Amino acid sequence: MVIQKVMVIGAGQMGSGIAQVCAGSGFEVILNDIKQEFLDRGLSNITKNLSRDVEKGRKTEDEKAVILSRITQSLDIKDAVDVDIVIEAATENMDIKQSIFREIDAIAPKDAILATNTSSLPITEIAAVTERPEQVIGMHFMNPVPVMKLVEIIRGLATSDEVYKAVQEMTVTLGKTPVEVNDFPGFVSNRILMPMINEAIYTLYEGVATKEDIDSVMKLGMNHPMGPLTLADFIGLDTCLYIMEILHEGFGDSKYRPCPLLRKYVAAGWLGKKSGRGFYVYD
Ligand SMILES: CC(=O)CC(=O)SCCNC(=O)CCNC(=O)[C@H](O)C(C)(C)COP(=O)(O)OP(=O)(O)OC[C@H]1O[C@@H](n2cnc3c(N)ncnc32)[C@H](O)[C@@H]1OP(=O)(O)O
Ligand SMILES: NC(=O)C1=CN([C@@H]2O[C@H](COP(=O)(O)OP(=O)(O)OC[C@H]3O[C@@H](n4cnc5c(N)ncnc54)[C@H](OP(=O)(O)O)[C@@H]3O)[C@@H](O)[C@H]2O)C=CC1
Repeated sequence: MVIQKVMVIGAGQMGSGIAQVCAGSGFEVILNDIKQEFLDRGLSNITKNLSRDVEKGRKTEDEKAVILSRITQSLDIKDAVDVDIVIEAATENMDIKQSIFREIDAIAPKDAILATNTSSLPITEIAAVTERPEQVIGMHFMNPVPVMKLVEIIRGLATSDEVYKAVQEMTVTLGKTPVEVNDFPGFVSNRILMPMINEAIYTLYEGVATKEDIDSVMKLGMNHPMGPLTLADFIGLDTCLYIMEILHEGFGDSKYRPCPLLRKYVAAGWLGKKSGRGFYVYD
């Protein structure tokens, strides 16, 4: 299985990062979203990151130009007609993902791999809406994609060994470290990380300490690079809430109930850094 051409669906913070690392490793990339403004924002993030690499002497202007030239913008999912792999990084919502997979299954070449960057949704359930469940797999990058080394690779019930191997090899080509994980709610990363973040939100909700002090405890006391409330803002509070709901529903255990304060912030449109306000306010 040779992978050369990739379609990334969703040009948000994850999709743009995935497009950047794929293009940076020599893959031809089609970056797809539903609105031009999201593509513009994604491309502008990629350009900003590459310019920083040039400023820091890690890349030349020519290398930056070559990487950018490997990325084509797309507003039409039919552009997946000749790709080798699709990496879906749209909003964390099962209806949205299943509708994308249904559509892409009818368009992408029969031997193409359909991967999802979902942070918590069952791969098997996404695969079930396609005619090729053996070619559907989870490829879970971490945020910020250009920096973080891990990719969790999640096998659905039907994922073939050949597809797993191809995705594992691609991950290594991207300069990342693959870790194999079974298809359980939240996989490994978010099953452990998200309850900690949710507990930090409860700690704020119950008035135990201020947001700054909660973050300081985890930064200075546990050497985390970011406090949990800052990290929640960075991930996106909508994504955190979706993940907690998946854990709650998937395990049927009340210990995963999302904090009411998290629900309230999402309902208010306070989605974190990407919307300008979450636990903190951003310029
Ligand atoms: C929700 C899920 O499903 C799974 C997830 O992804 S959970 C989230 C996982 N991610 C984390 O936990 C991130 C925790 N935070 C960190 O590791 C760090 O704070 C951080 C890497 C984001 C920033 O690091 P920092 O030292 O505080 O800031 P800064 O000095 O600006 O950046 C460090 C480096 O990262 C780079 N960087 C920071 N943000 C970046 C971004 N968004 N895109 C690309 N590069 C970035 C900077 O260029 C810098 O690189 P150099 O040192 O080589 O110049
Ligand atoms: N944030 C994080 O730290 C991490 C997130 N993930 C996962 O990555 C995925 C994306 O998250 P993230 O990048 O943070 O989210 P964002 O909200 O930044 O980006 C999602 C993008 O997908 C677009 N989109 C929605 N529906 C479609 C569609 N039908 N076709 C094409 N594009 C669509 C959205 O447009 P619009 O704004 O109009 O809805 C938006 O531009 C989620 O599954 C998330 O769980 C994985 C690892 C870490």
